[in-house]
Amino acid sequence: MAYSRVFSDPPSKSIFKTFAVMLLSILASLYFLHCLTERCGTCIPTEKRNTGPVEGFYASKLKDFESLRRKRLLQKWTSTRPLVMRHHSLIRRLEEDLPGIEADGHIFQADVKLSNSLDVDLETGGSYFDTGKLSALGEGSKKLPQAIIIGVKKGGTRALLEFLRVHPDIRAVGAEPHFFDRNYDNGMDWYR
Ligand SMILES: Nc1ncnc2c1ncn2[C@@H]1O[C@H](COP(=O)(O)OS(=O)(=O)O)[C@@H](OP(=O)(O)O)[C@H]1O
Repeated sequence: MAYSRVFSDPPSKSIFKTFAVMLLSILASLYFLHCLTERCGTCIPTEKRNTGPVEGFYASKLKDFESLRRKRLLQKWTSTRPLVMRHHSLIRRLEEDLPGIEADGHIFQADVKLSNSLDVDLETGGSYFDTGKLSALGEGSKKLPQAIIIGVKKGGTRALLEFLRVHPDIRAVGAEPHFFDRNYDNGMDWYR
């Protein structure tokens, strides 16, 4: 009898202790997991987590960017002379540096790669290089470029284009049109 009393009390205490330790470990683990998920959650904006990929935070930012871009394109831009002058001097330098290049102030041909053109509006009937206005370009607008990036192969023209494309006032064509070196015979209507 005395033997059984000695054994009946200590095990219940030890079970209680074990249970308490287990409970504490579970709570600590839960707290640790909670902290981890909170920490990861700060990497993703809340709206993005709650909505689909084309809605929410990124979509609203994209809309803001698009509206800003449109708004700025709508503004009349009357001081493109520096750009025009730079273009003229670039063509002159090309003529000097690379034999075989012809330039007449409107159109020029060269044996260099003529890369992506920057698609901006032209005044109707205006000279190719003498226009000074920029207007809104809706989807599918067909306009002649106001500036052209020229460069030899592997000259870094793509990088330059991508940097310029970031500016909200600049709209660039997607693929390289290769108008002057491959599609010149198709005419200006093709180029638009
Ligand atoms: N800033 C700067 N400094 C050094 N190198 C540069 C720079 N910008 C672009 N690049 C490199 O230019 C290569 C791409 O040139 P292009 O855009 O003209 O390429 S392409 O001819 O249209 O394919 C491409 O080289 P590769 O990676 O060897 O193809 C780019 O890495």
